[in-house]
Amino acid sequence: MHKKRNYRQRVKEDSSSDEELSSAQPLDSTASKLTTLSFDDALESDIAFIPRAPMAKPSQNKSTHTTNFEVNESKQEDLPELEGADSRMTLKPTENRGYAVFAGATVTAGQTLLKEAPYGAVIDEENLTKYCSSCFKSSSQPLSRCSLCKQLYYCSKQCQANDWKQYHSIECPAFTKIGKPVPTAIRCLTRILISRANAPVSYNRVENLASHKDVVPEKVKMKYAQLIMALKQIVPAKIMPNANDAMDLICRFTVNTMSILGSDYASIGVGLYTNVCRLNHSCWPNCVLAFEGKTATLRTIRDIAPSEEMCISYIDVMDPYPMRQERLYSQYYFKCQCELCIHTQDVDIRNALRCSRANCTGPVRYPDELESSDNYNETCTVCMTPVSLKLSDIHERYTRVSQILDLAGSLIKKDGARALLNLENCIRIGDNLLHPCHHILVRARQQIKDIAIDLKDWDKAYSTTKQLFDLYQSIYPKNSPMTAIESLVIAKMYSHIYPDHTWKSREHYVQALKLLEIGYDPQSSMIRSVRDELRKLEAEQAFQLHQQTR
Ligand SMILES: C[S@@+](CC[C@H](N)C(=O)[O-])C[C@H]1O[C@@H](n2cnc3c(N)ncnc32)[C@H](O)[C@@H]1O
Repeated sequence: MHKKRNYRQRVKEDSSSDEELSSAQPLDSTASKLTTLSFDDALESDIAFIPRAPMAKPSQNKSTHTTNFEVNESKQEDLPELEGADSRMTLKPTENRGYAVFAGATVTAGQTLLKEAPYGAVIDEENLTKYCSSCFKSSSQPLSRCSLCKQLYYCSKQCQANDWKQYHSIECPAFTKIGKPVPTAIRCLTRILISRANAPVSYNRVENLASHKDVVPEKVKMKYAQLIMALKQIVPAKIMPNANDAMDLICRFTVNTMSILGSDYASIGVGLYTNVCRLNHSCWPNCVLAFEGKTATLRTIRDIAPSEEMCISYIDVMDPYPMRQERLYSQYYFKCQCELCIHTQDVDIRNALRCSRANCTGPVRYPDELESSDNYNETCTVCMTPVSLKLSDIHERYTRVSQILDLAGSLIKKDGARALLNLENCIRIGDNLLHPCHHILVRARQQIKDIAIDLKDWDKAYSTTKQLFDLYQSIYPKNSPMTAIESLVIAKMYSHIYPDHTWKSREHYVQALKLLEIGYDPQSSMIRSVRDELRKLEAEQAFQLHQQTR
């Protein structure tokens, strides 16, 4: 009760001060075309431009060309710096990739180079009930909901009070008035604008970031203009920028915002981090981001030589070359020329046929669209065994496999068991034709694992996780958190299925910890919880030994 009364009082104070505010600036030419759109249309415009790590569906636009991104010479005098970064990191302008971060000295694998709190961050819509909107941590207890807007959830009174003070007292009245979920991008932009209002000087860190405003297609700018309309309904007029500045912000937001990842490496929210976002992309990166709540931690996953560029991956590199290029261009406006893209343009395990020889894991080039004859003859890239197939048969089987995967995707929430049957069928048909690392088969296995866990079919979940672990070793760079997480899942499942096999469980946990310690900071809750588990297993082992020797 007490909390409720306090909130109401504060909201009242907040909205009464709003009435004295000046109105926002007029919209620019693109935005003004959209003034006739309803707020609902604008709310619908929570477009998929926010970087999502895994499982993102690429759009159909096939154009990929390079936009050389030179650093504006006139801005050289105010060269940005990396705040709070390890002294071995240097930010330098490049000819065609804007600024880039380079190693100033040798950096070995498994080092923390930077920890950064976001300029603005929010939990995404699907995860609002599962993660605290203030500390971004999950809790074993149900979270409490803001009793006014009924949209944000918190793990404690302290978190709720902190969030209220920093952000929510400003956004809550608008959320309450709207009375329906406010999309992720709009909530995040609102928080960025609140941070700007609280510390206007620090906003130059955002204004310095890449925006690509000059190459953003008009169609996309129209969507951004819709977002501006929606934002104006939420952000108090006194802190709402004019339409041009809002457009600049949205362009920067699109190019620089990161997915915030939970402990299973799935996206739980989004945030703008003005230092870590300076790292350019590589599909075969030498650095990764891990998150502790909403604090981003940059880690090296392999040794980096002096002057070598430090890169993270913006996308899930499970996707084959054309999909990655399309995604990177449509969101970030560049053509990736990393070592993976250069080496796998022709034969990519993520989009290859399988070798017909038993036990050979060599990929066979997938026929391209120019193939004219129905007889497709290729050789395995590893054992050179000739492969002869009918093109029509390849296309027919491929289409079937992708259709079944789509069907299973639509069934997952409604009927897990039926989705599982379809996915297993997809694997049966696909396994004879496609390379095991083919992205369709990997996606199908990921979904089988998730459904099996939901259905508590531990044997299936365990065997599928082991398969995924093996496949990830070829798909992702060495020491990638994706592989490390899978190793931890194997350890957890093993000790669940075989509670008495303490020795073997311990071995699994040791292997997982070894991998996790590269991508995660030693102080992170992830590492601490695995160490705790190991301690418990060691105590159990000691007890068992003691029992045996008595
Ligand atoms: C998050 S920002 C990275 C930092 C940026 N280079 C800067 O100057 O602030 C993303 C932008 O950097 C550029 N970029 C990132 N990775 C790149 C790459 N591998 N090749 C070319 N440009 C890249 C693209 O212009 C992209 O839109």
